[in-house]
Amino acid sequence: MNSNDPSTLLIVDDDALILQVMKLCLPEPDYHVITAETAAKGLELFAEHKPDAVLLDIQLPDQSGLAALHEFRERDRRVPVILMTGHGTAETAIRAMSGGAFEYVTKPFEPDDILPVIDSALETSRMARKPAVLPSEDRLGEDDTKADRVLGDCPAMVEVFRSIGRVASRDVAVLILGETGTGKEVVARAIYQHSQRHDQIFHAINCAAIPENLLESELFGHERGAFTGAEQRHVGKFEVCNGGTLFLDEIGDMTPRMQTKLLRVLQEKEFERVGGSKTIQTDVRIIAATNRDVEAAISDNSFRSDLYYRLNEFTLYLPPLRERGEDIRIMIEYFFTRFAKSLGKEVVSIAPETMAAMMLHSWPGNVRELQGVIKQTLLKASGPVIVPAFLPSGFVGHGDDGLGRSIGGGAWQAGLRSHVAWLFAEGSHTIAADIHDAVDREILAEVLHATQGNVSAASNRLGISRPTLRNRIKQLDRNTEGGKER
Ligand SMILES: Nc1ncnc2c1ncn2[C@@H]1O[C@H](COP(=O)(O)OP(=O)(O)OP(=O)(O)O)[C@@H](O)[C@H]1O
Repeated sequence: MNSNDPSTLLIVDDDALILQVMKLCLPEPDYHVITAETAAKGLELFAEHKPDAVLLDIQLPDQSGLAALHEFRERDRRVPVILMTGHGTAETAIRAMSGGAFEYVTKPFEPDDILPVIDSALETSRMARKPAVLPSEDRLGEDDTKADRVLGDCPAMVEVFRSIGRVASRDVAVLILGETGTGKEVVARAIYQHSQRHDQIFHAINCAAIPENLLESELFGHERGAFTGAEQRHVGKFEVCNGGTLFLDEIGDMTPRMQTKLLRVLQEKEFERVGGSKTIQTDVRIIAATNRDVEAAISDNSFRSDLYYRLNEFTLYLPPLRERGEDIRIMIEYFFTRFAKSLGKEVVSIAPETMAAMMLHSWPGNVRELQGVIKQTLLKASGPVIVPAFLPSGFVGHGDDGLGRSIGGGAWQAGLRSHVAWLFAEGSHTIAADIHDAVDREILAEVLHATQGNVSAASNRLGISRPTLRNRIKQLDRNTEGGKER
């Protein structure tokens, strides 16, 4: 959790001891806890503080917790509400789950039981409510700690932003493909936030992080006694998110059995809880993401092609950072400025050698890796200029960049690679010729300058004949005049 951005939690309970203990368990600066002893006061604080999540007792002096849940949800459905119940009221709380409660916990509970539920609710709230701001949105004044600015100017990213604009308001499933850290989650949030369902519930689930049986229960719920340990009915995400959006991350890791169940709910909009016979209707928009090569997974039969086609009503591909040309430079400058501010560091400039080393890196962890490297660099930095020595150890001059090229090869190689990446991102089909022309222009200009424009001396120093030099100069001029400045 980011200490610069505390999460506000509203706790509504008439038990002063619970309020006190929860305050102790949720310390500043990560959490900001506000408390109310009645539903009426809770609703007042809700309007005033716009909390990130609510912890609500089901038995309050002035109103039933369920009625209060309904009122909180009327005010903002995106704020997760966790219900606290006594043993006698657990059944009511379970029913409230299909009315949109995030989760319920039974009293008495240990901090270790409730803290993960609170953190998960706060994470859900962040994803639903923290704006993912696209370049086309004129919200430059927005506080960058309160929003995630999605940067990108290269053709592939411009196409991604156009696609988000086209697909967000259409109620179709979206599949987001891209290597780890390329921005799949932030793009999923942008789609949800620009969709017609933006004021409805949004939940996310990481399909790779949970074993199959638990995932099944998480998504579809289970009946009491469905399996050993199923002491209570559990309401799954497909039920809780009715009318809203579900982000299924790492969908490529789902087992074949889960894929079959998911396909059915996508096709028929209905399912049964595990161990249940009642068919439940649901209307959930799915946004799915994976860093796997899905087509390869289909070929080796580890991913169902019919599920792929169903999810693939619209596909967005996020290119790896190393293919985004000058966007890398823009992101480096942006994150240095942004993180320097939050870390209280003064950064005036990034030394060209530092920029070159960073442009040269292949960023296998993409934007997330870039952010990590910048934070580490800032922590190490002293003084306003970021020199290569501040980069994390192992970053410059060690190993290779994953493509067999040594890191720290020098500024000119970095510049060259950045130019190649840019031409690639621009969609050029004459990269080799463009680069050769650009390099020859520099060489000829430099040598002719050094020989005061004497073609004989220059050709002599270049190791080529005079006619070859003249022809090459003419050719470069033609390429420039023909609008092919390269
Ligand atoms: N184009 C972008 N501009 C600015 N920040 C970005 C961009 N893309 C991603 N980020 C930031 O990079 C970080 C990682 O992005 P995100 O979590 O969306 O990646 P991911 O593809 O979902 O990763 P994983 O596959 O590991 O789940 C986030 O902090 C996100 O806000």
